Amino acid sequence: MIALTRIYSQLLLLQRPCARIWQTTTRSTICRPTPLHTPVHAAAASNTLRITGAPILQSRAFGLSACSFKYTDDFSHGGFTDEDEEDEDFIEDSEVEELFLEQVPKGIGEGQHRIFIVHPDVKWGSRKQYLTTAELMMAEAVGLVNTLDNWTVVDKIILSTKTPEKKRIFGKGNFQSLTEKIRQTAGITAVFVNVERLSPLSEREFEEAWGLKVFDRYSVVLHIFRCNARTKEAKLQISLAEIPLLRSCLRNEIANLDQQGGGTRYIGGSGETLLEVQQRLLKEREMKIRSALEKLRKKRHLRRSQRKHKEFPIVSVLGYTNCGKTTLIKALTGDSGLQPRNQLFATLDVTMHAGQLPSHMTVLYVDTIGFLSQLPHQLIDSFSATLEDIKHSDLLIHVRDISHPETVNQKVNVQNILKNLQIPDRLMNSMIEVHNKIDLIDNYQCVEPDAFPISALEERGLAELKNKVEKEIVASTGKHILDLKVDLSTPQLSWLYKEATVQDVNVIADEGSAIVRVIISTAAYGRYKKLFTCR
Ligand SMILES: Nc1nc2c(ncn2[C@@H]2O[C@H](COP(=O)(O)OP(=O)(O)OP(=O)(O)O)[C@@H](O)[C@H]2O)c(=O)[nH]1
Ligand SMILES: [Mg+2]
Repeated sequence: MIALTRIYSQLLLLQRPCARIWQTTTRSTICRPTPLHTPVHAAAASNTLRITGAPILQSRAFGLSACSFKYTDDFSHGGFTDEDEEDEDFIEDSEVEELFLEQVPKGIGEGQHRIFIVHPDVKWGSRKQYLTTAELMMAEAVGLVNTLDNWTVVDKIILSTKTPEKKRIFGKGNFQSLTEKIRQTAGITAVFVNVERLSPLSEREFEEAWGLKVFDRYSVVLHIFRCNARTKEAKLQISLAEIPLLRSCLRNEIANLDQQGGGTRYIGGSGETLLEVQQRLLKEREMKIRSALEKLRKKRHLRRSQRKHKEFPIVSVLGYTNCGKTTLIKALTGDSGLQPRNQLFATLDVTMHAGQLPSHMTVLYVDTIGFLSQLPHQLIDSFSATLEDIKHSDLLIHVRDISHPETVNQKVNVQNILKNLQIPDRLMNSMIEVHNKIDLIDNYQCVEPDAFPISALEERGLAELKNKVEKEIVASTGKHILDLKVDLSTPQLSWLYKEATVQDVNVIADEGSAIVRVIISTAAYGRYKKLFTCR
């Protein structure tokens, strides 16, 4: 009987009217709780019946999995994105696919590549990288190449240079010996020059000298993004970020044609040269992408305000690429749909995943795109819109891979990017710093007193982190955790279910009352007192 009562009462907790949140049994099957309208005192078979949220979420009796939530029936890739909700302001998939696939910068996506990496090491001057070493920059370049299926590094070299942004990156002697080395290395299909952006002139010069396709950091990172993009917004942003690449390809093609006497001639009475026609088409393409992105952006704003209305606190998880953001969210939520990968930029689409805090409050963890040092600024511009949501979070978690040799520089890098994103002070001040991957360091001693040492992979240190998240969320959302005594013969309890988050109900059958633990906003508590306690 007690067991039955417990199940019955647990069902009552499931009928929280707070949102279109349903629990999932599998990634694609949604189990919607049937609304019940049963007074809780009917469940009071024992003197004090303690019900908590946690057993509900884990309850085998109902065949429910740990705690995956989502807003819609389409659960495509772990959590949900803004695009998972139904579109009123609809942009057809086919429209986006057409823009995404119509024009891809040449040479980059074509099959396998065997890469020779050249890292120009700036020895002095304003462009010297004081925060890192050439070896680590090279290691990152190798990491970028290895991230791509079918791309391998054949050989690599670090070459000194004064000013990589000048017309000529390398001095004459260096360039000659580099050219010889490249020509002598068998089986290379492309050269990756590890600078932020090569000028079209340098690119053409190198390609002519080496007889190979040449990539810079911008084109390689873009290609990784292209491979990992899933949502419409990510695809459009990549298409937009590719426009400068297409422009420089165009300039190179026209320069080639001009050598044969073609590119700048007028086309049959149109009054436009081939270059002008191509530039106009590219401009039109850019306008189309921008307007599609604008539509999606407006929709995102709408979703954000709807989400605020639903009152689930948002915790954005950010950090350098590969630091363990996705792994941490998986550990905090038990969302098996998440797939951490040992790759740079494995996560490209912003997704949300519901998790429970110790008091059973539900929060939404936002998995974000990782940061990278010297991420080309056009790319940052394209993706800053995606990161806009971070500004509207209730709390930020900065994850650091504490085992990485560049961990301090990575932290500085993340802080700089956040500064550029103009994150509000309240979020910067409450940001929680997490030192991840402590399992890779023997006896890790955390010297930063406010940081939380954890291993997301081995699920160590998570309880302390969750407590801290809860404390900050309660503070930042102005909510209170209160134990309220309610009279079960009144609508008090159903009011609390509607206006607050009910965590525990301890029924005192003899009195016909219950002690109810709630998370409640100041405003709602004011209304509650007015309605029920001042009579
Ligand atoms: N040893 C160890 N490995 C970890 C830990 N956390 C994450 N990893 C590994 O680090 C790699 C990257 O993890 P992700 O969670 O995908 O990292 P991310 O920050 O989401 O990466 P991006 O989405 O690419 O920016 C994976 O191979 C994880 O298994 C940890 O605590 N310990
Ligand atoms: Mg990730």
